[in-house]
Amino acid sequence: MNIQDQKHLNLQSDKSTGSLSNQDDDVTFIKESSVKNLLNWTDCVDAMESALVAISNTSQNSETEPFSSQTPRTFTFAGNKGVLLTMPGYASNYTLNSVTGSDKKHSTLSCKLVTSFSGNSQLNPAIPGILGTILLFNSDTGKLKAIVDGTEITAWRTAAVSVVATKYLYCDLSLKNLDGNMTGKELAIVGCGTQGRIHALAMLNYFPNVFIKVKLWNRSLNRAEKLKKELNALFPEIIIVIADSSILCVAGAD
Ligand SMILES: NC(=O)C1=CN([C@@H]2O[C@H](COP(=O)(O)OP(=O)(O)OC[C@H]3O[C@@H](n4cnc5c(N)ncnc54)[C@H](O)[C@@H]3O)[C@@H](O)[C@H]2O)C=CC1
Ligand SMILES: O=C(O)C1=NCCCC1
Repeated sequence: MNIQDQKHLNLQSDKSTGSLSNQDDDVTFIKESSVKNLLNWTDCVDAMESALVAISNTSQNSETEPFSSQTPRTFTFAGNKGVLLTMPGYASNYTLNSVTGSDKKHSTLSCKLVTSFSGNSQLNPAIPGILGTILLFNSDTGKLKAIVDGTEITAWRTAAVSVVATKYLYCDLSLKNLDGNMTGKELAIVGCGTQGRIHALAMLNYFPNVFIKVKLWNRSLNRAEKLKKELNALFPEIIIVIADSSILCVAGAD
């Protein structure tokens, strides 16, 4: 949203949160840089775990138990350039243990709008091919509460779901039991685009002291080199190597 749009909506800047709020009808806009500041892996993985519990609950007792309603996403094709996806969803009675503890129950009514335009990588400067915007509604009244930049959230939430899957299907341990049981592991990242990068960051941040080595492979070398440099700076204690092929990348990895 540019400055003109913000003025048009009568949005006012809140310097403490970086968010913009419309005092008349209380719609908050959270821009990408603020989203980046707010995200952390513990809360994000916790939220995904709660969402998966709500989705998996078959009792359908929406009054007291975790409950979800999710209609299939729609696809609107923008010629042959790209696609607009709509992703509505509702989840209720879920907890966010790391944020508000296990007693407080939350409900969320939301619709994510995602565009996927593969040509964006050729722009100068390039922008992500997948861009997201999230509309959050008051789940008691249906009134729009917030518009949140969803590009970073989309990237994080996808990797966070992989972390939840890894935690239960691979580790088969609660996080508390990880220490001492899981060390010396090798992580393989095949493809170093947006998702490859964020999966590496998610795994290394969420499972500290577990990995001693990360093997990267990407079709073009420069993207693997860029991620190697970033990971070296963030995790100097971990050995980061670039594999010569996707097969060599996954060989021997955990
Ligand atoms: N970016 C996001 O937030 C999300 C992405 N996804 C999905 O994840 C997948 C990857 O998306 P992004 O990481 O955003 O894309 P990206 O464009 O950032 O990365 C694509 C990766 O695929 C590799 N690649 C493309 N064609 C290849 C080929 N023929 N052979 C070998 N490697 C090839 C590229 O080298 C690059 O590493 C897509 O299917 C996307 O729909 C799903 C959810 C969220
Ligand atoms: O958010 C999602 O889920 C997405 N799925 C595939 C395309 C990118 C976003």
